[in-house]
Amino acid sequence: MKRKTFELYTALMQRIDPLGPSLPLYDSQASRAIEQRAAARLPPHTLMERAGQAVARLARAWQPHARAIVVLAGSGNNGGDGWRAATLLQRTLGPLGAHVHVWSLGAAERQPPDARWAREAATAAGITHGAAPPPWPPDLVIDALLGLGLSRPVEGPWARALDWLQHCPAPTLCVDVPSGLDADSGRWWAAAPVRPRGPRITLALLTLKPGLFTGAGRAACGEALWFDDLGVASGADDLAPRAWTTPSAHWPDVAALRAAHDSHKGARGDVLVLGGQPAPAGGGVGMTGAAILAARAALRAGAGRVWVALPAAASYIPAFDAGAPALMLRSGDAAFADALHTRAVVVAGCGGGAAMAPWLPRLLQEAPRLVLDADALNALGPVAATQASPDTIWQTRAQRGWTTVLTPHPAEAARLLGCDTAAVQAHRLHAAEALAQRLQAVVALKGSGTVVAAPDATPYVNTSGDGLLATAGTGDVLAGLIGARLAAETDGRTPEMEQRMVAEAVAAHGALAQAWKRAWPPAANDLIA
Ligand SMILES: NC(=O)C1=CN([C@@H]2O[C@H](COP(=O)(O)OP(=O)(O)OC[C@H]3O[C@@H](n4cnc5c(N)ncnc54)[C@H](O)[C@@H]3O)[C@@H](O)[C@H]2O)[C@@H](O)CC1
Repeated sequence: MKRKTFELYTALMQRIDPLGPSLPLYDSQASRAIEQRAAARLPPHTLMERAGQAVARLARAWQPHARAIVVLAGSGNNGGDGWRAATLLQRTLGPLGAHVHVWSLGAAERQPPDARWAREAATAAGITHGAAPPPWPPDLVIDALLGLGLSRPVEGPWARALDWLQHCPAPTLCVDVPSGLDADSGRWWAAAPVRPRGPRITLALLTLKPGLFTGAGRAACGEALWFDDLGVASGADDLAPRAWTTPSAHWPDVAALRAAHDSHKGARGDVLVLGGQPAPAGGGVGMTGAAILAARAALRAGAGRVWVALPAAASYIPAFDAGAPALMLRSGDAAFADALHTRAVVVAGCGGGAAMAPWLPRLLQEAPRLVLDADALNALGPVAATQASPDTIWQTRAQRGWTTVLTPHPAEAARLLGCDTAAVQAHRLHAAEALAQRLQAVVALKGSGTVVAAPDATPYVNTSGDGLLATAGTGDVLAGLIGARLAAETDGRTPEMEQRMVAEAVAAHGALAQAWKRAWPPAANDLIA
């Protein structure tokens, strides 16, 4: 399709840019409220007509040569959108030799009024339909099986249809929410693979939902996420978003650093990385590299001075890091003796192993700006067990206006919450919020669509990054970036600012992966080379 025609077809919709501005995300309850309000002031079926048109337009823009089209339509309004799109596609593409077939599931008599209207209009227009896929191979599939209404496991014929959908090699356009995905949480409700076999895009309607961006959401949506607000964007003014997507990655701001001609290294902020057990000969497990990665990342992101404190005797501390000679290496004991932890932003944990446990109580009591990662998180449980009232330390830190950031991956979050990893992944926003509330801290729950939560605040869900980040050491890089982001702001700050700063660092971390252009995948150090 010519570029101009593509732009014409998609003019009223927006392709979501993973590095774009922060957008509000509405859960199913708010989305339904917005829908009901809009429906009340518009002529009957207007929203479904607009939804069907949007789907048909994007289908034609994306796959202009498709002539064998299957629409999987469920029994709710998501299916209604599919029926409507089928009619509109048959009307415009039929004269060009196209055939549109609806594979319909669920009882027609239980359909909501809009969906019934769309189905009846389709059958009156002669659209073929049945309870099975057509015998011919499709060159375009429209998934309108389950949308906002899914909140239980997909079983029986629905599960078989979903399995077909996930294994189908044909390009697939998902309507509103990929079938199988929970719109609120990003949980995957089906046994079918989350990662579809063929090319796939998703068109969100009316609102963007949090589940599209976290957990299984990114993989389920496919290569691109499009959004059409159906002309009722203003309907949500008084409704609180469930979350926001992360702000665009405007940090590190190289131009601002250049413009600060009268600046000096002290003004850029200090970071102290505590971690990196030495090799077995030095009494550790050989994780020095983790601390080095975090420290290099902090330096790369603009921190003025970065120290690495290793849990080893002075004789085991490397003289310097040949890859980043600006790093200052010393023993943990020396760093504490200098009270560095009271002045710098402390990034603790990265490869620290069991050596973190003895340091942790002191850090919690004395370090005003603390990022706890990996082994520091693992050490929290044993440390808390030795305290009479484990929650007091978090309250005290908050009352002093001190900063605490935790960066757990799902298994670490599960350990801290006393549940299993599956429970965290099924409710990523809730899990991050619960941890933030309990520990009075900013929590970055890692994984696809990192959630950045803070006490009594609306969480951010990160949109940047991709599967390239699934390799050893990228978590250490993230911890270092968060440290540098917090260190860059030396003036007064609010909890909201801190949450936003962590979200910016998370967004910048994802942007590193997206900027990777070479044929071979990057190791963690390549991302900050
Ligand atoms: N009413 C309208 O005009 C509009 C509707 N919209 C569409 O409507 C959708 C929401 O519609 P609904 O609320 O009807 O929800 P859905 O169409 O997502 O699903 C509801 C139906 O699916 C069934 N169902 C749920 N979970 C199931 C499972 N695991 N196995 C089998 N069946 C299951 C329910 O019993 C119900 O019959 C949105 O996702 C969107 O696509 C939007 O286009 C906005 C406009």
